[in-house]
Amino acid sequence: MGAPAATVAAVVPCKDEADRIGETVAAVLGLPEVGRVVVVDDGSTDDTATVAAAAGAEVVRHARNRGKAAALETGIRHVRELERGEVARDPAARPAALLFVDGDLRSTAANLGVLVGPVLAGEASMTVATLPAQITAGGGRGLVVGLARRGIQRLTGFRAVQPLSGMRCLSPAAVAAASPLARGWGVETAMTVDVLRAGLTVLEVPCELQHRVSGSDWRGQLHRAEQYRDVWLALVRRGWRPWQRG
Ligand SMILES: O=c1ccn([C@@H]2O[C@H](COP(=O)(O)OP(=O)(O)O[C@H]3O[C@H](CO)[C@@H](O)[C@H](O)[C@H]3O)[C@@H](O)[C@H]2O)c(=O)[nH]1
Ligand SMILES: O=C(O)[C@H](O)COP(=O)(O)O
Repeated sequence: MGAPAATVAAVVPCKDEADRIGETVAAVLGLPEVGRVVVVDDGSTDDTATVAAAAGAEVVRHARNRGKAAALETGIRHVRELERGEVARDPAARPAALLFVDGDLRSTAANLGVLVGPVLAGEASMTVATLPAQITAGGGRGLVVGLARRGIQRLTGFRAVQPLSGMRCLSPAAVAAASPLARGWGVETAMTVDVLRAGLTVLEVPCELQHRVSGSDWRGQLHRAEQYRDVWLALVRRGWRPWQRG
């Protein structure tokens, strides 16, 4: 059997990832199922865009920083516009599954193929990578992760192991169910709730990925506070009342 047709478009939101994005793009482009890699440079102040383009990505830029969720929205829109042109030329062309990839995975992004198989086979509408223990020290105390887990379970019954994981493969139906995306860092939590509520299947898949771990200095704690706020807002907007018991 030959290599599977390239039916997946990868969207990589990036802010100041010049040191990592080249390797990440090369690794994703090496996946046989991936036909296109769109890097959304979210107002970087370094050479992220130049490095990503040199590695073979199509690059879309935000003139100013708008956050990861807005970068994902821009990437999805870009892919869909390109697809409209392709369908006009070849009516048999169909919308691709999307693979969301953080820019900081470097060569470990080559392991993302395990997310794609179940979606292309129709076994899941959305797969989510679960990461092993990270080599780099750091990480928080589980407050944001715990909030997201509780909220998702309360709203849908689904027990997410790593609810914040951004590495995800979505079928076109899952993309439609998740759209419009929630703002800021609530995007993954909201996506899981919205896809499940549409009656679609979500599957967490272990994946050998290493990423840049947020530290425990003030910068890391500020980042976690923003994550907590955004996850909380996403859940409350979907009907969860964390202050009510039962
Ligand atoms: O304003 C921003 C900030 C970050 N990013 C990119 O978003 C991705 C994830 O950001 P990162 O700083 O690595 O966030 P983490 O805290 O490590 O993220 C964890 O938690 C987030 C949800 O809170 C998820 O989006 C991530 O996938 C998950 O790894 C990276 O490619 C960034 O370059 C943007 O595009 N715009
Ligand atoms: O470092 C992390 O894992 C995320 O920033 C989430 O923080 P948490 O550990 O407080 O849930």
